[in-house]
Amino acid sequence: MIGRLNHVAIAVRDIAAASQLYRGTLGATVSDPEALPEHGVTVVFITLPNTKIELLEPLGADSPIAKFLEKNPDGGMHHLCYEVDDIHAARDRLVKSGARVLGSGEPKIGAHGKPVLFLHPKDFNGTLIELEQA
Ligand SMILES: CC[C@H](C(=O)O)C(=O)SCCNC(=O)CCNC(=O)[C@H](O)C(C)(C)COP(=O)(O)OP(=O)(O)OC[C@H]1O[C@@H](n2cnc3c(N)ncnc32)[C@H](O)[C@@H]1OP(=O)(O)O
Ligand SMILES: [Co+2]
Repeated sequence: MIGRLNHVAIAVRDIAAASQLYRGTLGATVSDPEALPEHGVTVVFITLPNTKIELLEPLGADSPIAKFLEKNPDGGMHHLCYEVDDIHAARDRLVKSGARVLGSGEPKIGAHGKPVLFLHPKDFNGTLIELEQA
């Protein structure tokens, strides 16, 4: 079911500083920041030869990553995103297996304009999983 690793997400307090770290110190190609108010984050993507790094900064009062940053003040690895061929079939299989699909259970459009879902970290070895329609 899960396919390519689409991205590894890192929550950061200051996305401009983190972008400069990747662009300057690590010599990476970093996209411009994109505000995603419907997801409560501002994101940039760092394109690597085999996957992407997503930097996330809280946006708005009830950002889903605010509590994560309270617990991890320096930032940290936030989630992994796997691609799936059919996100509804994946959702149905996961619900049937007893895994918790976060939010309404209906995919929302993510940063790449594709439907995404999130799975509870407590069901997946303490790791927040995002699924994105390939
Ligand atoms: C979609 C746009 C973009 C894209 O790529 O396209 C994005 O990726 S946007 C990413 C931001 N959006 C989300 O993260 C949505 C899904 N997240 C959530 O629904 C919540 O953050 C949730 C449910 C994972 C955690 O909710 P909350 O922080 O309010 O609850 P707690 O702090 O009580 O956490 C419960 C429990 O889970 C542990 N936790 C929380 N976040 C993570 C994490 N990222 N990785 C691992 N574990 C996590 C937290 O420590 C608590 O554990 P406990 O042992 O009870 O302390
Ligand atoms: Co993501």
